[in-house]
Amino acid sequence: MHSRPLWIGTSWKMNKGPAAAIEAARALAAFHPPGGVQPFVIPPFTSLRDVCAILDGTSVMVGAQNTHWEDEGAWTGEISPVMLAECGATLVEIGHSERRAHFGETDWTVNLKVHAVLRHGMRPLVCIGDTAQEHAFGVTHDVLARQLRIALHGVPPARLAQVLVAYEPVWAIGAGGQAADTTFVAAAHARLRAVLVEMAGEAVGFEIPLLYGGSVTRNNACGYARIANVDGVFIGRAAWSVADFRQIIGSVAHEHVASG
Ligand SMILES: O=C(CO)[C@H](O)COP(=O)(O)O
Repeated sequence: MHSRPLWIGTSWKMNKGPAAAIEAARALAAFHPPGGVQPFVIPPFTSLRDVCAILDGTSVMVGAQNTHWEDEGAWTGEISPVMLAECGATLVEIGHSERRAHFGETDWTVNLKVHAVLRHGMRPLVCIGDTAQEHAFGVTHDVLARQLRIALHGVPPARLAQVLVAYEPVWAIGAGGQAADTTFVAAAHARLRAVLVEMAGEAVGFEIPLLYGGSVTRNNACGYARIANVDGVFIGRAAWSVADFRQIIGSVAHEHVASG
C-alpha cells in the first residue's frame, strides 16, 4: 500500500444552500472511506460551520472556498481566516481560477492569503493553472512555476509541509472544459514537483500533496490518480452528488491500494 494518502476532494462552489449542504454532510458522515484516502469537501461559507460540526471526528476534512488575508477590519463582504478557523475549517482553498478571472484574485493576494491561512493553523490548498491562451503558446510550465513561486514566497520550509497545491488548467475546468490528457498532466506535475523541491528541499518538496483538477470524472479519475507526482484529484461537477463522490473515492482507492 502507498504510504502517503491520496487526496480526493470536491468544492461545491456556489451550490447547495444550508439545508442541502447539511443533508450532504450527513450522508458523508455515514461513509467510511477506504484506507489510504484523505477525502475533503469544501462547502459554501453559509454552511461551513454546520458541515464542520457534522463531519467532526470523521475522516473527511472540511475546507473553505476563499479567505481574506486580514484577521478583521473594514472589509465589507469578506470572511477572515480567524472566522474560518472558528467554524472548524482545516483547509482553505486559495486562488481558484474562477476567483482569479472574476474577482480580481492575483498572485500577490494569493501569497497574502497563504500566509494568513498558515498563521491560523489551517492548510492552504493553492490552486494554479494556465489559461487556454497560455497553453496554446506553450508556456504552461513557466506560468505554473511563476504562480507557485509567488504563492509560496516567504513561507519557511517547515511550514511549506502544510501546503497543498492543485494544478487545474483553466481550459479544463467546468462545462466547456476539455479534459487534459495524462501525458500532459504528468509533465506539468513533474515540473511542479521540481519547483517545490527547489523551494522546500527534497524532504519537504516531495511531501507536499500535488492534486490535479479540471473535468475529473468517474471515468478518468483513476487515470489521473495513477500518474507519478499526482497525489490526488480535486473534483467539481462530477462529485457534487455524494453518491458520485463516494463512488469515485471507492474506485480510485481500490486501484491505489491494488497498485501500491
Ligand atoms: O475547483 C475545481 C474542483 O472543485 C475545478 O474547478 C474543477 O471543476 P470541474 O471541471 O467541474 O471538475
